[in-house]
Amino acid sequence: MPEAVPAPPAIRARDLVKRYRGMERDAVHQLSFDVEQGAVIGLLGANGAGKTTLTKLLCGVTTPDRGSVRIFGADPAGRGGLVKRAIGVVHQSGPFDMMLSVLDNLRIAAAFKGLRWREAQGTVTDALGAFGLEKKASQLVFTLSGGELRRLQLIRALLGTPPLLILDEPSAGLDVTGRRQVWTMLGDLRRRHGTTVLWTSHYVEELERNCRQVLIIDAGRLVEFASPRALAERFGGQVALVRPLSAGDTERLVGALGTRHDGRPLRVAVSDGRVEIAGRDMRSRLPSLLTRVTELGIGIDTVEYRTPSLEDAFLELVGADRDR
Ligand SMILES: Nc1ncnc2c1ncn2[C@@H]1O[C@H](COP(=O)(O)OP(=O)(O)OP(=O)(O)O)[C@@H](O)[C@H]1O
Repeated sequence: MPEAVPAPPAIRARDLVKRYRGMERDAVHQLSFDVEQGAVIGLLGANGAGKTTLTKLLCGVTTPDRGSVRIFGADPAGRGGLVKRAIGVVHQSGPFDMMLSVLDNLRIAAAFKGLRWREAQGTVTDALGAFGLEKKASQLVFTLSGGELRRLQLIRALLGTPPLLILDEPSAGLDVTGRRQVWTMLGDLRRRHGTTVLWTSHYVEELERNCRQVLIIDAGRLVEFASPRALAERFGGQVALVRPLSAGDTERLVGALGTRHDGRPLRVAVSDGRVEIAGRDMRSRLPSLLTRVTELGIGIDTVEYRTPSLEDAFLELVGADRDR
């Protein structure tokens, strides 16, 4: 019997390098990773880390200086545009014809994708309903709010139910309801169609809730690619929550802790009347930290630890105060 050929990954990036003219470093530096079909992957990085550049390389909008990209085994920058049609994209700014209606814009986008309106209409009606935009269908696009435009970008990306969605901050500027609508819609697509999603966001919590794995990049380099839980456990350190005896001592406590201890960085923040102290090996470092604090006459009421989150891991890995 012939052996079954394994399905190619939805995304395969190998040694990708991109440097823009005038830059002193690569915007994307030797990135290599695979994304399995059907996975929902978060792409996390500080401003300027190279996320948009990477998404453009994956869509074939920009070509790499070195390295290669394969989408379902094929080159997205290849001729014919077939691969590009397999990708639904939300860019940070996606232009619409402002003087045409919502539906007319979607009709044009469907035609560009080579879809008959009859084929696309079902998706459009469902998506407009899911985003509460049914009543806006015949409104001119310039009358939409920023959040409604963002939703429209996502609906446009869904036309033809592409097997891969590349979304650059799809929930930027959306209110809490809108963000949850995006989560539900992407979850449904994955369940019903096995859609693969690469999802950039600065809302670490939404990636933690919705993504199987998170790809963290910093200054164009891949820092980690793992599940949110694994990252939180490995890099979140422990987070101690310390409540001073007197609420008036909170700021003094913050000042006394400083930003380093034992020559290593600490992240200190005030949350709900307690001082949150995070850093590697917090449990073993805390006693000497608290001794320093009590010597200054600041009384401590309670000390608790909380489970580290993906955000703690992210700050530990790429935060401005990490050990470089
Ligand atoms: N067309 C361009 N010409 C020159 N430099 C560019 C260009 N586009 C991006 N860059 C630079 O490349 C680096 C990566 O930018 P990119 O937009 O990919 O980052 P990002 O992670 O998407 O950032 P953000 O979170 O702020 O959107 C930045 O230093 C940016 O200034």
